[in-house]
Amino acid sequence: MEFVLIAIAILVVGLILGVSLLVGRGRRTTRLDDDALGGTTLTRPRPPAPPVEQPRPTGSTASGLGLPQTDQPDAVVPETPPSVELPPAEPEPGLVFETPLPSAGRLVRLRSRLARSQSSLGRGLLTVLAREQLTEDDWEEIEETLLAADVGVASTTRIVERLRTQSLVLATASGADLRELLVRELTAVLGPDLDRTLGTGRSEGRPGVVLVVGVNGAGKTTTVGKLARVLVGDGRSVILGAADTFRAAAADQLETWGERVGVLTVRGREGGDPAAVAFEAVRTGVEAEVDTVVVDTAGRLHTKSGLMDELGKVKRVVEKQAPVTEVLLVLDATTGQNGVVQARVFTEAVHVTGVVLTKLDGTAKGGIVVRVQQELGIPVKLIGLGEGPDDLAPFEPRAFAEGLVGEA
Ligand SMILES: Nc1nc2c(ncn2[C@@H]2O[C@H](COP(=O)(O)OP(=O)(O)OP(=O)(O)O)[C@@H](O)[C@H]2O)c(=O)[nH]1
Repeated sequence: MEFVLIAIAILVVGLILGVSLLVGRGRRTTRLDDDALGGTTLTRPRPPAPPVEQPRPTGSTASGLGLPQTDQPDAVVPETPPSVELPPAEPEPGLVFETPLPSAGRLVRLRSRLARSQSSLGRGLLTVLAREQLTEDDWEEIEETLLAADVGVASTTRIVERLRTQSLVLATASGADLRELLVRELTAVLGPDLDRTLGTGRSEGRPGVVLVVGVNGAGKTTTVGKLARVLVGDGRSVILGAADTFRAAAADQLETWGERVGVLTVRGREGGDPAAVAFEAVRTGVEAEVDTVVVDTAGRLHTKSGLMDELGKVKRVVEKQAPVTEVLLVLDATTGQNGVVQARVFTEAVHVTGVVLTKLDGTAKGGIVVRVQQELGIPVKLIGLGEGPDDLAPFEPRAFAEGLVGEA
């Protein structure tokens, strides 16, 4: 009888251990829960099973990290480096990760999404240019069309001047010639020589760190999720940091993006210290030897000095682990001049290295790319052309100009 009871007890303990091990392996999120009283102690749940020597992850599937408890007021570098045991890279049984397409050629595929700009800008200009004798009124119409598409005064003047000097040739030009001429002029004002390389690669044995900043609602969190897919599609391993702790839903959103492509998300509690989450995300990325850590930051700050303090702190704290290699500012293309004014606040707070213009599918003002680059002096590196998961494309001036003008 005693023997039977012991056997049942062993069976029950074995079952509990087995189930908790499976749950632990399925986790793709690391939570940092501030201590309820102090508000500064970061803890993360230990894995239920004793640590076992595991191979390092390959690709983008670092998950379920079992880190020891850390004590980090203001996310200061811990004295003894934490040990990280990484579970195998494969998804739990039954879970299949999506494999996004690589980023190359995305803009060409998506350029028809610029339809609203095409109809007002491309079609408008081609129609006027095709007239036999261009009068002063016609030139004014061309100018107005460019200004209405948010191309900006300086670039509009340049384009009109160049088109005027070629107007004699245009008198006998075919539709295809006119289109090519327009595409060339638009490409020229889009800054074809600007360096749009994304600083996402590893350097000096540490991951590339991308901070994503911008006002809430601009499409920041969505962009971080889409960027993770771009990187995974290009064969990179990625970890996400949900440092927008103002809204728990933002972290949930990010987690879901990450889960779909097998990318780990490090998150904190709602209202927690964003710098601490960013620090943990980068530390985890360093430990896991991933290629890139992408950190979503909060934009909902009431004062400029508050924003500067917070972004400055996030950057400083992250750089205890690895240099920030790219700071992307997300701007909503549909907000026009307001967006540019908001952007200035961010550029004063942190050294922005690239702009992501979202929602270009929802505006007739595709020329905003020109204005943003000229007014901020920062290249547009990525553009959002829809709400779909793979609707984020590296910006290419020629393909974009072709999209604005439309098919011949
Ligand atoms: N049409 C279109 N919608 C987009 C694009 N990018 C983002 N959105 C939408 O914009 C809305 C806001 O996006 P979020 O990513 O939540 O914005 P956020 O800046 O992170 O704001 P919070 O989530 O409040 O922090 C969502 O409905 C997105 O689907 C885009 O390129 N095109």
